Amino acid sequence: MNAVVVDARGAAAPWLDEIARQGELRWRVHKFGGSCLEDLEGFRRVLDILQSEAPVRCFVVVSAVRGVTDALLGLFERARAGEPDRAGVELLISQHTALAHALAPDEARTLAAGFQRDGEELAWLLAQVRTAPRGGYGLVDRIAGIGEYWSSRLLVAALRQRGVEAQDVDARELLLVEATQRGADAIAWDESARLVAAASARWPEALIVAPGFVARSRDGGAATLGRNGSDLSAAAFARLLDAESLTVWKDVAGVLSADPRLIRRARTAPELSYAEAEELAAAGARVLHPDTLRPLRRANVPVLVRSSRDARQPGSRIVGVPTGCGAARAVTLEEDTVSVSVRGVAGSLVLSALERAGVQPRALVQCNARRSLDLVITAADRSRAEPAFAGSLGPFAQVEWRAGLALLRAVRAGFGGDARRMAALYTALADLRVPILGSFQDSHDHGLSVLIAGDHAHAALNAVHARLCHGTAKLAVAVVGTGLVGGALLRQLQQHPACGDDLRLVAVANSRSVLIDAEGITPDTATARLNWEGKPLGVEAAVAALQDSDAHVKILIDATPAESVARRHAEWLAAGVHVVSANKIAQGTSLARWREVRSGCRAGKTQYGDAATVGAGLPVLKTLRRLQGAGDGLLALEGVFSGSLSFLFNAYDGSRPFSELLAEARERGYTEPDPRADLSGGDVARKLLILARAAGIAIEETDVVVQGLVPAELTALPAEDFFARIDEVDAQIARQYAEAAAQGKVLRYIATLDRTGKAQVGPQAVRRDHPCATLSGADNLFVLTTARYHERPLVISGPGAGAEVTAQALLADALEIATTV
Ligand SMILES: NC(=O)C1=CN([C@@H]2O[C@H](COP(=O)(O)OP(=O)(O)OC[C@H]3O[C@@H](n4cnc5c(N)ncnc54)[C@H](OP(=O)(O)O)[C@@H]3O)[C@@H](O)[C@H]2O)C=CC1
Ligand SMILES: N[C@@H](CC=O)C(=O)O
Repeated sequence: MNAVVVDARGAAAPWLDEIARQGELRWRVHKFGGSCLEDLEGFRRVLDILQSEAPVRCFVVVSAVRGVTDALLGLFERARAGEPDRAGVELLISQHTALAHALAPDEARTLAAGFQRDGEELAWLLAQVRTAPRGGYGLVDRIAGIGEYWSSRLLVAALRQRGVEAQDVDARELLLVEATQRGADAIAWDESARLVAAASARWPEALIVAPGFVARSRDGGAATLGRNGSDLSAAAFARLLDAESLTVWKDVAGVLSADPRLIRRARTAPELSYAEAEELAAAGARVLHPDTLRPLRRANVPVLVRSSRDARQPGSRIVGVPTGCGAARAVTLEEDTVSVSVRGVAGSLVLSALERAGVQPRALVQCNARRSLDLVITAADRSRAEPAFAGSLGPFAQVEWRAGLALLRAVRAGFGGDARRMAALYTALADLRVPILGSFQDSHDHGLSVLIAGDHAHAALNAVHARLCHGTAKLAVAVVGTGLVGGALLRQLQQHPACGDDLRLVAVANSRSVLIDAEGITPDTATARLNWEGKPLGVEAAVAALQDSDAHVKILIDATPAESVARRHAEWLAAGVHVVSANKIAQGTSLARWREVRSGCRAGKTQYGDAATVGAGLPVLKTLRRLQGAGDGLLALEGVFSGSLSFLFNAYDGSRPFSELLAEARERGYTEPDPRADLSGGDVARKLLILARAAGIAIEETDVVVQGLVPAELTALPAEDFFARIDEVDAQIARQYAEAAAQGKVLRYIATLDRTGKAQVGPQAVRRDHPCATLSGADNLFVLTTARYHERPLVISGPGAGAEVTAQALLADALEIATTV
């Protein structure tokens, strides 16, 4: 056997220097399976994909049109049985000729003539089968590979028809195989490399198309690469060309997290390692064959598995070191298995008995000290294993069989060494009361298998998949509002370690559009994607995305100033969606609306996170609620509740116009989107109402006496007209400031509340040593006098506005809800 060159870049791989000399631009290899080329529409999708790749250097490997290889093998078998099927040959010719006319009318006649010629040769080969040596099997490779040649010629002609420069090459002149080997080991890497390097030096920087599956044996005869052979051809070319990537196009969206026939919500695993993909393939999942992955893993060529039916989806990426979410990449289930426990003999004896019987254990645990071996095999293999044991284990072996079992496997590197992930698996089964009859860690630690009773298998698979692959996002979040606060929140989400695994952003919305992605939106791409992909669906679509998610906790975060959004909070709460809000309208306007929020929480058993609505997240509401909960009562509340007004009055000394400071406050993100909400006192009044109601003082909006800073005639003006007359505000503030200064005082915007519900907000002239006068920046001050904090009040102070602090309050509320639900 020829040595396989392991190092893709080392001295052992000299052809790579040749490839490197051929230009900076590296090849991208694409493989299109028969399912992509099933009909005219399939070909057109493939053409669209390849056209979008130009001008990148593309090497394309194609399978035969769906069903054609099977049809050719069928013709071969019938020929062996002495039933030559000329009609079957004609059918294949006419199928391909029809495609040629539809895809490449300019070259259709030439193509059709070629198919006809090949058809004649095929008929001739079939006629030789019965009399040929080795029962005709010497001819099967020539017969079975015809379909790949035909589809590669069709594709090249169709590309040219669309004006894309393309050229077909004969894979039999490039890939050399050892007749004695199978799979990746069959490829004679060194010789093939030399052939590819020499040929590729002559290729134009365009699109090259090669038939998959076919190769040449050392004796010069036609060879094929076996089942999944086209995938292996593509992997070989990707490695030999030192490709930038290999994209394997299929009719599925990537590597799925479970068998979609069993798990409706199976999702595409975004990333996985070569080893994990091999593990999945070995467990019988419909991914790439391990033979395909091995050469790529050695050369570290990333593999993308994508669907030609939906080329917008990124599919799965198979790489050396993957990242990404989920406690497991995928969960597999092998049903109809039996366990066998062998005691009293060396494990090696048991394993060699199985090997002789041709039985491959699906999982095993060996304990040398106790001379015991527990293993799992398929029920079908038992009939071979039992006699093998009887004949070779000797009289002291105790063998116990248990039938009717299923092997459930969680695939992810390091799974068996990660207590948190294992606990999630065991808890999912414990919640279902499914006993674990055995657990097996694979020797390379790419996953963990548990043995369970067969009748629990499907329910267990569902529960484990939900917990490990999909539902690991304990928390699904929708962010509504991507402005100052929402934007900061998305940045903080991006940096949070829970994002991805435990927390999935499933929707983002602003006033114009909504972006939904059940697989999870990467927060730092959210606004860009919202702009490009968002649809004008309204906030309801974001709520629906949450409701569709199978996360345990679903939270809508409102980072808008919108009445229309706040109006729906109670309804969403009642429907089981937790709400976290920076928007003060739902709790800070009418008492009826505040009550609706409370009943929404009761009806939906949900929580309302409102820390951001007062003090931009300072622990005011929380403290008040704790005091109330412990039987303390609020007697009086006083302070500065507005960050922007605090900043304005802390900075104002008459040297700069008030409006100039207002512009700075806006710039710093302290004001409301319309700063009149601050200047009017309305924002402070809302905070006072929220606090009063949290303290059990049920007052109405109209109970708050509000003195604003905006002259009455400016309140209803459009924003630009208001700003055009901002000097009127300047004049009023200058006057009030001068009056206060004449008394040796300063102006501060102060809120007060007493236990009878007397509430007012407005500017006050206070002494310079008053606690409200000694604040700086955008600090807030909350002075709480309670039954127990009576002699000396409880004081909470700190930054009371700004995007970062507000966003952190939103995030902290969401995470707290997730941990307390
Ligand atoms: N700034 C601060 O320090 C604090 C702010 N808050 C509160 O945070 C909230 C957001 O403020 P801020 O980020 O400054 O505001 P911005 O104006 O910067 O952003 C508001 C966002 O809400 C979106 N929006 C507006 N109306 C709707 C709607 N009907 N449906 C969906 N989305 C909508 C806007 O969409 P579009 O992009 O399309 O315009 C925008 O993305 C406000 O309620 C504010 O009171 C609370 C505490 C502190
Ligand atoms: N505009 C508000 C921001 C926080 O709620 C303020 O100035 O306090």
